Amino acid sequence: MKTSIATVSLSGNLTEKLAAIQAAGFDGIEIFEQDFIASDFSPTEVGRMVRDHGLEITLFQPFRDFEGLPEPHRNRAFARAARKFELMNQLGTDLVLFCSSLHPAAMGGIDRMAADFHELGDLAAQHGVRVGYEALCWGRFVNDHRDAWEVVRRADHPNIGLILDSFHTLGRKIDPDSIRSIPGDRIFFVQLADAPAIDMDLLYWSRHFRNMPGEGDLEVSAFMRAVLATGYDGWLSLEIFNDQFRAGLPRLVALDGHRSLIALQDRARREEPALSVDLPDFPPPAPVEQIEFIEFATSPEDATELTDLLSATGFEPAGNHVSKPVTLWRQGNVNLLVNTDAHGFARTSFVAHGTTVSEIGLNVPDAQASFARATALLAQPHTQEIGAGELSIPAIRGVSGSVIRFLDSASDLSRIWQVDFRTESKSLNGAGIIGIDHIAQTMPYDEMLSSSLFYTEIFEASKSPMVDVIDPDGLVRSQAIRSGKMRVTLNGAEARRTLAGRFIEESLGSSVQHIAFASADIFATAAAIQARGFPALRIGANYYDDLAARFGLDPALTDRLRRANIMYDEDAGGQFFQLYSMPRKDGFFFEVVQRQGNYQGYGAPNAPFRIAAQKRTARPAGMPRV
Ligand SMILES: O=C(O)c1ccc(O)c(O)c1
Ligand SMILES: [Mg+2]
Repeated sequence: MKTSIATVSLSGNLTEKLAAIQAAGFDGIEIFEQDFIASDFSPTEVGRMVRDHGLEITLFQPFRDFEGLPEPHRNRAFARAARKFELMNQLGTDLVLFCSSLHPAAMGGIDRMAADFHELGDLAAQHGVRVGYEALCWGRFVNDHRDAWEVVRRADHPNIGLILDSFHTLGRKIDPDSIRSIPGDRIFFVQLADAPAIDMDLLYWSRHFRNMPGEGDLEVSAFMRAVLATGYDGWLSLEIFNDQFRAGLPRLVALDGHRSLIALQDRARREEPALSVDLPDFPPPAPVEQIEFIEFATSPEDATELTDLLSATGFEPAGNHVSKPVTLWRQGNVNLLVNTDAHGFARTSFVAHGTTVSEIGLNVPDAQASFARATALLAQPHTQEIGAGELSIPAIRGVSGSVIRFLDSASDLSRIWQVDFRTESKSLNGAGIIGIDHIAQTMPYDEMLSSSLFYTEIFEASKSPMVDVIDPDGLVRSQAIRSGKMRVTLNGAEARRTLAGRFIEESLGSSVQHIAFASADIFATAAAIQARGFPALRIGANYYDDLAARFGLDPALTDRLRRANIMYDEDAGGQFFQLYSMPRKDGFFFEVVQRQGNYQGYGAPNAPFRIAAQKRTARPAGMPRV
């Protein structure tokens, strides 16, 4: 179906917005009146600019406080409407949104409002335009799409129809299935928005916290399915009032928006196959079966610091790439690659960020299918030259410019370690690390929604509620995403002096700040890596006193934890153990964890104490903070 986005959803001036909307692949835009008035272009010029960008003006909005007024307000409202219809003719759009009234003098009454709209329909017809009526969920008399529909039904005029907006329906907890009985051809336009579940005043929530479908907690796909079930086949348009988006990069926000609309239609057709959706077919979301490898980009000079840490964590060199200066380090099921190539993507990543995670290889059920889905959802394909006989591994640009590669066990890609690498067959001792528990990506706070949308739409994934992590120098928000066996935490820093904020500055942008490895016996792993010189983070005595008090731990266990600098947490399902390395200069570090029972979290209650301890290591004792 054709997609559109309201100009209010993006930052910048009209010219910048149009460029971003076109680049993201939309077909049309809603012109918000304020954006038009604020611009210095005439209506005809705006119309031409929009069409020069290959876009249509899908809607002009909003017209406020029209229906149910006594005189003289009523006459004024009709005169105002006539002026706006003329403006629409100049802009070159035939649809306007009238939102339900908040006028203090309005009188309500369904038949009175319907009569006003009937008369307005004649005026609209004279101007060759149509009017769509939308229930604002805080409207005075009409705040429910069922009432707005009743007004439209009784207005009984071909130029008067209904406009639905998922926020107003779902925000008020109105059953979206009530839409199914509305005739699709009486729905003139559909606006889509999601929002996080926060209990607050509806108007304030709507004007500041809306986000893209899939980014929030509303059941936008149930709304979408109900709309499709009416036979509606018109525009799908994003109308997102969001403080962050208004300040964000318009191209990124627009791209996320288009991705969310494609994903929403795809979700709707998968949830209800009887619905017809005008969207090319592409594969369904799949779970990640395993993180097959993590690749670091570094330089020959800087590689030693990294490989010393790998070696201290129990990893051993186990092979080399057949044509590139890439070493494979192995332990248990974990494959880490150290790439010192002076050319190509690894070099670019190193130059941009310093030693950094540049690629992540994911095992999925069908690599080509995951690649096809990702690109259908507007992920950018990544290509790099390969040597003769090497595997061509499908890859996309992931969040913050890193690369995600797709592997599977059903195709030749399963032979990556035999084809692209010369591996040594010696047996590795290791230190008891068996897998990757999670990857933590650090980013500015306003990139978090974008990242979580990326993972949750491309993969079959679920997200945990956002948690606050208290750094001594500010708040960091953390959102965990899980797809099959892959766990990723997205950490969004607002304050620059937080450990996460400093990492973003040091590594010039978002990237992986830590990797948590899984051990089946963390005490044994701790002893083994201590012997290899693992730079364990020292955790203070106060922490262990509190821990013993909080969980009523056996003193012998508390003592073992304290001696090994292991942190501990519990939830309803089980126990969690965490051992941290000291942070590298730029703030990068390793973690070793053990999950027992069905523990689902990531040790968030420990984060403030871990961060404080990490910050202490970065400053010699007694030195004042600069
Ligand atoms: O917040 C508002 O006033 C407003 C205006 C127009 C809309 O379409 C809408 O959903 C909300
Ligand atoms: Mg709306």
